[in-house]
Amino acid sequence: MSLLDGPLSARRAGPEQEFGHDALIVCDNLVRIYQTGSIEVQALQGLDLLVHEGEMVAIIGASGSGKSTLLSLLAGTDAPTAGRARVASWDLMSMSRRERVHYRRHAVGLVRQQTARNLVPYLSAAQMVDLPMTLAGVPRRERRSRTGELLESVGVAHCARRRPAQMSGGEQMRVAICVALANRPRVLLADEPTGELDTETSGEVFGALRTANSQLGVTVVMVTHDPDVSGQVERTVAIRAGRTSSEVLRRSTTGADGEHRVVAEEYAIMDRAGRVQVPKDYREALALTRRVRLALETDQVAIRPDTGA
Ligand SMILES: Nc1ncnc2c1ncn2[C@@H]1O[C@H](COP(=O)(O)OP(=O)(O)OP(=O)(O)O)[C@@H](O)[C@H]1O
Repeated sequence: MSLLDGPLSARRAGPEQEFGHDALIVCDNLVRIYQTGSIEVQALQGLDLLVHEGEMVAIIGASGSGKSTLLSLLAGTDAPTAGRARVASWDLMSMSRRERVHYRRHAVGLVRQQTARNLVPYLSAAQMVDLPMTLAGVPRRERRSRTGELLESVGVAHCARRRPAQMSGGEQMRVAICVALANRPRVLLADEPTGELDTETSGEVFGALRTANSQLGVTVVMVTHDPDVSGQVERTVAIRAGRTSSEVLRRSTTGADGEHRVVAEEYAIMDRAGRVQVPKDYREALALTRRVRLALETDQVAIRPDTGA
């Protein structure tokens, strides 16, 4: 009898579909190697990630784990060394220079950590939001109404005529979000958007990202070190050494007492070759070392220590 005979046979997958065929963002075995002289740094080492349309995802990970590299690849400001990366119908591996310009102008919006890099010091907020639309050839009347709507939607309409030096850090970041959203991208990428801000201001910026996601329907992927921020999104993906290592999914439930609660569940990530990283504390608790026993049970796969028996 095969291992999959009996009740499990009904769960066999149907015809194989392309990995992430229904996702908006697909990173499949993504590799990015930086070469500086004779030194090679593998910033991404076969990273898999799927993000579906409408999601808001936080990417977390230690310094140097590859978070910014991933965001630059998705933003089209850098190209992968190997693997597959797709955003909507854009194949990030094979885009021509011209397609890349179009992709960066229309398909994705990018907000960088250093607020100053997002803004032009001598332009007002309204002029900055207008600029990407002017470059894209949007008619003047439409530009004006879109600019007003965007600034209003994230609570910075009062900054329309102010230049960056006349705005607070949180206002500058919210204007930067409007600039990134001007050409109606399907994806908004934000690298440490609250990194330089205090808790209250960071809440306002996070609120602006939420608005983009829930009211404008933009899929948001943000890198953050801020546990207050990552703790509020429905999905947090952890990257370790250039690979996705675990995910936390949060959902709201209503208890028997009628109270709303957020339930957070942590998942390990299995890559396409079937590799799963067993957390260190689990390995230590059962003295799991190099060789372990795997057992397929009706509804789970068990990993047991090698007792030598
Ligand atoms: N342009 C580059 N040239 C060479 N090495 C680079 C370059 N950019 C990043 N790296 C290296 O790639 C690895 C991943 O860097 P990355 O900036 O993506 O990490 P990160 O997780 O965003 O870190 P941090 O949280 O500190 O911003 C690091 O070892 C880094 O030193």
